[in-house]
Amino acid sequence: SLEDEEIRARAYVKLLNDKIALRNNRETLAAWKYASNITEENLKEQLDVSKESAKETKEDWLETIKFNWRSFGDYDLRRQFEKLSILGKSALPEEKFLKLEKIISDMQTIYSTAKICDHKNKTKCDLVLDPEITDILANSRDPEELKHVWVEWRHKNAPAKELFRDYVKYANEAAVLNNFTSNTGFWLYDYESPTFVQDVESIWEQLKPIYTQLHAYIRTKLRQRYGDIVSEKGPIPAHLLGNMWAQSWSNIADFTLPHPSAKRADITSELLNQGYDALKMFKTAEEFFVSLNLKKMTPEFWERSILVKPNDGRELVCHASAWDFFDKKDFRIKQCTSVNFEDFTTAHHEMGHIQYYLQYSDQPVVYRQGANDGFHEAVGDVMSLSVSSTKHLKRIGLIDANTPDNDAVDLNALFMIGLDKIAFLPFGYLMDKWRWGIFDGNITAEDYNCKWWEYRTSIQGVEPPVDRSEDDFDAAAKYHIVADVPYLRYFVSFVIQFQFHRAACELAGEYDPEDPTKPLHKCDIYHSTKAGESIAKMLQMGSSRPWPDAMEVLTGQRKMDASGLLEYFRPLHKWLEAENKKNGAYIGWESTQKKCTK
Ligand SMILES: C=C(C[SeH])C(=O)N1CCC[C@H]1C(=O)O
Ligand SMILES: [Zn+2]
Repeated sequence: SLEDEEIRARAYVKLLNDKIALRNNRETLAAWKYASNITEENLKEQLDVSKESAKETKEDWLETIKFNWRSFGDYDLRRQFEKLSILGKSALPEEKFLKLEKIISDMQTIYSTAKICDHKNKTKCDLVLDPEITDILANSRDPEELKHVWVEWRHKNAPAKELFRDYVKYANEAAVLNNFTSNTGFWLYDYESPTFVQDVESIWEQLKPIYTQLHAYIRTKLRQRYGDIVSEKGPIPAHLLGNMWAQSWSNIADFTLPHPSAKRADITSELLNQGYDALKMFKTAEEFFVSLNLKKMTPEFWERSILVKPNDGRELVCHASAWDFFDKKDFRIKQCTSVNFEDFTTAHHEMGHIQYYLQYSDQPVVYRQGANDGFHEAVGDVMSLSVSSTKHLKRIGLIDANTPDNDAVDLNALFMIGLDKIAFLPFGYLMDKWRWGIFDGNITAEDYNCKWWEYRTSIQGVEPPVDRSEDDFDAAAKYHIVADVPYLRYFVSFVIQFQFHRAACELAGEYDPEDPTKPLHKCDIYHSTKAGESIAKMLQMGSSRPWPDAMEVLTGQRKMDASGLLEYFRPLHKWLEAENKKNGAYIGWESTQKKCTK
């Protein structure tokens, strides 16, 4: 009978989850070994383990789909079976599966080992992205040097184009074998909403006004600094924004602050002066989580994480990442940490992933995921929003407690966060809009690069420093494109993290919508175990319920919306509108003069 089958199914899924935990552990150990030491041998070992794992996963899947799980009465059992009936890449026949895995590893290796020559010292050709090239983009104010580094980095990553074409082909084939129309459907599946793309688009429409105001103001300041290489009404040249992908503009805060005379101490120099090293940055981050009565890191975390770039000459993937080894003890971060505020923030971001792993570690493996992928990216950033507040930086001594707290200082601080959070939004949106277009067949390989620049220009308002062509493949200059990592999760995170922050701040008594002395952007939830308790409850759910249920636990809301972000930046939005009006700044941008030839 169906009852008997459900009883059998419950025992089956318990065993299967434990089996999957062991398989995931083996796979993750092999993946870690390769990502932290790129050698032919480690690649071969990783591919062998993935092949074996895919074979077993497919065998288990054939058993799983025999159950009549759609008619089970028990919601939780049905949900587990539904998730377990999605096979993923393992649906591919073995040799195609291996080809796809190798293509993704090879693209990532090109990116992680790419080296360029220095602009000034042409014989110095060992510059890698992390830290040398990143530091030049952040600190150089020489447009010729910035252009050189921007162009050379893309030149070295263009060879990924041929691999990417095959990646698209195999990823789509795998998606179709999972009954999706293309990889787009597979990537959007866990958001559990047929209107998710429209919801994202309408949120972007609500956020466009504040972005165009910031964009107009920054273009004015860049024209003052660099002159006519920055047009008055056109897109902003992408190499001048302090970041290789123009996705975060906080590195050009020093000459764009609203109130330069009220400039605060540079946090990076404070970190260095106070003898911070990578370990101290991560210990400080841990202390923030523990202050909320959230979990501390495990002994294995401190023993096995890689928190500084190894100097033994090995090649490794330096892009920051957090790893769950599915044994409830072994959790790791791999980050080539520099002692600066950006990496201090990233340390919190990555530790947010570990916190989520810890909080849902008692869930069956099938639920050890974020409520949706945006939740996983938001946890650490919620902490960073408090840590970045002037109040908190004074509490931990990174800002001198005696420095005056006035409106100018306060607006500068809000502006700094805006250069990170507001600037990011169109980039977070267009990264997958471009890839969806490719997976769905609307963008063909002949148009990859010019379509990329069409979106970068029309949505983000940036343009390349030099003309481009279809011989270039500029999307591959970004880690997530070559590593098969979806990106919508970050757009979602940058929206919902403000909903989470607002709720946590209310619980902490740090924000009151009726009390103008407690604006959202001044909130610091440090030591609020009340906020921590609600955050923990949301995180413990993993993906055991649809994400609106999880969001409701912390915020009382069931919808993703822009109100938290707009509330947080309201004072900055007002100031930008007034400043742009005063400057007679052109709001928005006309089409680019730069060409992209087929
Ligand atoms: C820090 C990580 C690892 Se999940 C990251 O990739 N992030 C965090 C912010 C956006 C995105 C990026 O760097 O592009
Ligand atoms: Zn992340």
